[in-house]
Amino acid sequence: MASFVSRLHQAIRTKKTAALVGLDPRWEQLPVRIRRAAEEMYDDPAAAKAAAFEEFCVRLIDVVAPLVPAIKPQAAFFEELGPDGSVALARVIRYGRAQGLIVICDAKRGDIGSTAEAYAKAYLAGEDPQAAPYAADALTVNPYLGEDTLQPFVELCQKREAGIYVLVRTSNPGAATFQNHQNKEGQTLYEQVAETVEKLALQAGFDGNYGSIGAVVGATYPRELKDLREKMPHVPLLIPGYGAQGGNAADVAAAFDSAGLGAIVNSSRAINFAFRSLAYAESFGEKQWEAAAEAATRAMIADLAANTPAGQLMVDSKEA
Ligand SMILES: O=c1ccn([C@@H]2O[C@H](COP(=O)(O)O)[C@@H](O)[C@H]2O)c(=O)[nH]1
Repeated sequence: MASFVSRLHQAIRTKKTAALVGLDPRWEQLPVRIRRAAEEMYDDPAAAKAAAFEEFCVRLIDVVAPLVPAIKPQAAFFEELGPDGSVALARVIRYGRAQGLIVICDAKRGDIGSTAEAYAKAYLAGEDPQAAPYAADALTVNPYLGEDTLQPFVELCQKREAGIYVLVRTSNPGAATFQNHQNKEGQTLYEQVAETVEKLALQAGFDGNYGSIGAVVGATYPRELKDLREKMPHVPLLIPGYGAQGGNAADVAAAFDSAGLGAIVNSSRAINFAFRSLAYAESFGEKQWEAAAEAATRAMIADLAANTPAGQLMVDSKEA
């Protein structure tokens, strides 16, 4: 049996990068050919969109599977479509795992303990893809309801060798509204959540310095990111906000230890829809959307290697 974090580390070492590709299928931005083919096949708009999302994600997975250790499907885009979307999400997760990728489902679940247990059972397959209908290795979790509501997730992480990433300091512009609220001692809410997550990290599946209970910390707040890395030395970080939201490699460098571990950095739109961006649209037309996605993924990998300690993963493997 291998813990979530040891499987993640193995994948990071194999691919020699901590780049994480988010799968955020947005209907209006999908290649027109994929949309038209699905619309011709299905009369029902939700069925057509779900089929298009699945095709787009499967093809994107084929592009990135040789390059990166992990993918992060965003559940919201699938759920928006209703039952057809949920089926597509489950199938995309399974396809990603079958291609050898670590799959982190970004569904930001959380509820009172007994209900949280049901969420955990739904999403946390952990090591055995047959163990849950949405067979993810790990899930993003919302801690707003309190520490007791994280416990069912932690227990299932222990049982199934799964992982969670708890929202600590998110990447959005309004993150401070609640997360920076201070208690009487001057400690912010996000620092209190971080303290809890650090404690929980010691309870599930270790590899090296890190447990299988992780934290989401945005690339868009580099000062807070550096501080949180110090406050949560045993917590693997999932860092969104790189790319489309303006975060860069320098912003995330402090998240990594000297071996290049400790964090994975997500980019979704900038890779999914690279063919629409200024950087790639001229070289790759819409028909070559996969080549554009590959070029954007390779550029991100090179950027992280050159400008963060994650570059150490490359150096070590050359020496080995
Ligand atoms: O703090 C957070 C938590 C989650 N996200 C999600 O990550 C991706 C980011 O997409 P980009 O296109 O790379 O901006 C998206 O699914 C968000 O819902 C986040 O951005 N920030």
